[in-house]
Amino acid sequence: MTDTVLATKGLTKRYGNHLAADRVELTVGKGQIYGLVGRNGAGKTTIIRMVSAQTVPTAGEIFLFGATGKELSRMRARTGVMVETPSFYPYLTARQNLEYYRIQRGVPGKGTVDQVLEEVDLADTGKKTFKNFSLGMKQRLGLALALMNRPDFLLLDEPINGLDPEGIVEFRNLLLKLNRERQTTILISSHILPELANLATCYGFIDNGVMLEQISAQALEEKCRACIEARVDDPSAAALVLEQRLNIRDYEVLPGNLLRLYQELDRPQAVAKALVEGGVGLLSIESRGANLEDYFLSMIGGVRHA
Ligand SMILES: Nc1ncnc2c1ncn2[C@@H]1O[C@H](COP(=O)(O)OP(=O)(O)OP(=O)(O)O)[C@@H](O)[C@H]1O
Repeated sequence: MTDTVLATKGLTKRYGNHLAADRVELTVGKGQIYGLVGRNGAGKTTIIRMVSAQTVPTAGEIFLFGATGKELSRMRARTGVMVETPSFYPYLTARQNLEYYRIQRGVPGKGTVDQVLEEVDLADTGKKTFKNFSLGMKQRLGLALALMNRPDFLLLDEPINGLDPEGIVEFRNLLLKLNRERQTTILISSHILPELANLATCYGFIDNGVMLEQISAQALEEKCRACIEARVDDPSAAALVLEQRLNIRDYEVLPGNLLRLYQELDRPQAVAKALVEGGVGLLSIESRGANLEDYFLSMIGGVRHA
């Protein structure tokens, strides 16, 4: 038994001269909702396709539920995958479309379709045909298809891309429910980091095929907390001044003489005044809002245009 659902070692995919995935190491633990984040073209789909055997890696290893090599295909039966919206028949209903795939894939049990439709809140769509579905409904039908074999591990490639805010919330709640009630481990990719907020328990940031960082949601939240950042000549003296004059206790000292304060967020002037009056050399001070997207952009070196 293993608590690691997916691990990749040196996973690489080369298209001609281009490395779509470059020695990617990622680890998804049991019960996690893993947010794979990267801009368009970063390599997210390529990774998901390699894990789900839709494309062959150039190099590297994939471990699913602890198994690798020849054992992998057996473990892939425990996964459900959604890469782009699957092709459904426009003139068939949700039920008819899923029944078609159920028979095609040899999934036993007629009740399966009703069960997954229920799970994705599409049980009441009756005679409505796929062509009249909203994008949110289409994505949920895609999710239903991925759920048909009762997977322990779901891999979803940009499933909330293009959904309206309401659709995003609906989809997010579905995933949270699956994770909570069925203990389904989920890997979900997105190019918009805040889309995964309140959902992912862990993040992997990818750019140009390279895994830049894996970080827990909690650690990321800590890093992205709203704060006042003050650059000073003497951080220890500055901290003492702030403790004594403003009773500030929640702060941290970072390299580069940087002080980060998590109190008095709406009073940066009072902080500046206290520092100056306390004899601290204040080089700069600014308020920083909580912003996940800024964190990601700072990691990949700002916005670049393809
Ligand atoms: N079949 C292919 N042949 C050649 N190049 C490819 C192929 N598939 C992907 N690529 C290239 O590999 C890189 C990574 O693509 P990939 O689709 O994995 O990125 P992504 O992060 O999923 O982005 P998107 O959200 O736009 O799909 C891109 O530069 C893409 O052009």
